[in-house]
Amino acid sequence: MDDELKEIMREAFGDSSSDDDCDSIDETAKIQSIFGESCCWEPITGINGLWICRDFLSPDQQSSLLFALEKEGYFAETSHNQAMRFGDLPCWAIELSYSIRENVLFSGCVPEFMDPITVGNNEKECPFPMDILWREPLFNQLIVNIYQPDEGICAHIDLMRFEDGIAIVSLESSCVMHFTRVGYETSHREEMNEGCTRIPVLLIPGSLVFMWGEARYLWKHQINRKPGFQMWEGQEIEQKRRTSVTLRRLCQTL
Ligand SMILES: O=C(O)CCC(=O)C(=O)O
Ligand SMILES: [Fe+2]
Repeated sequence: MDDELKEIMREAFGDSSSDDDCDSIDETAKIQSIFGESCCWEPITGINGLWICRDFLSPDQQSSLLFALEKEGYFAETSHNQAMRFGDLPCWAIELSYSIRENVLFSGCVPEFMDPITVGNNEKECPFPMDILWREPLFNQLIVNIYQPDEGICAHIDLMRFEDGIAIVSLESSCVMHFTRVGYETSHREEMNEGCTRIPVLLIPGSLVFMWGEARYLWKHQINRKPGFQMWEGQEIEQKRRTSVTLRRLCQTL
């Protein structure tokens, strides 16, 4: 790794072995400090500000994260489908959010670390705008959503009480999330086209989606897991339990 980048990482995160405020950090959290080794970010064509890192977490890392969620008791009852935390996030979520930043920095698409000729002035080529990437804390709110087969989430834009820049980590079942441009929704499925107003995105386990700008404010996202709706490349995707971790930052009140 480039020395300059190493130094910046050290300043930002401290020495990786001793930088944690979590005194009671356990084995699970230690394993999770290796989160986020993959750096391949792809923009979703047609939606400005929507990016995906398909292999953000390896299978082992996904298991470690699921283990941490299990230890929180989130899977104790099948009727329990959502858990929310604000402010001081648990160690595993702090590790996860640091590794998102780390991952973007190592991705080679951060303008500060790129050849100026390649960068131009186009920040849209970067998965995160710099002001979001370097804000502190990067995230201070999390939701864990646990969906049983057939359960999904209605079309919505995340509440305005959250700042721009929302990350979603997917675990367990793959699913298709649909993005619909605000103002172009229709209640009739037949009228929906897969053109520029309704775009499907495949979320595989271990993937990380990041939405900001237009993707966050001008597009609704939804997951319909009723039979017949989870289609990808002509095949219906089998739906089992799906868990997601959404990381956001609350707007600061005046
Ligand atoms: O489960 C997901 O992938 C999305 C969750 C979501 O959109 C939300 O909690 O606002
Ligand atoms: Fe959402």
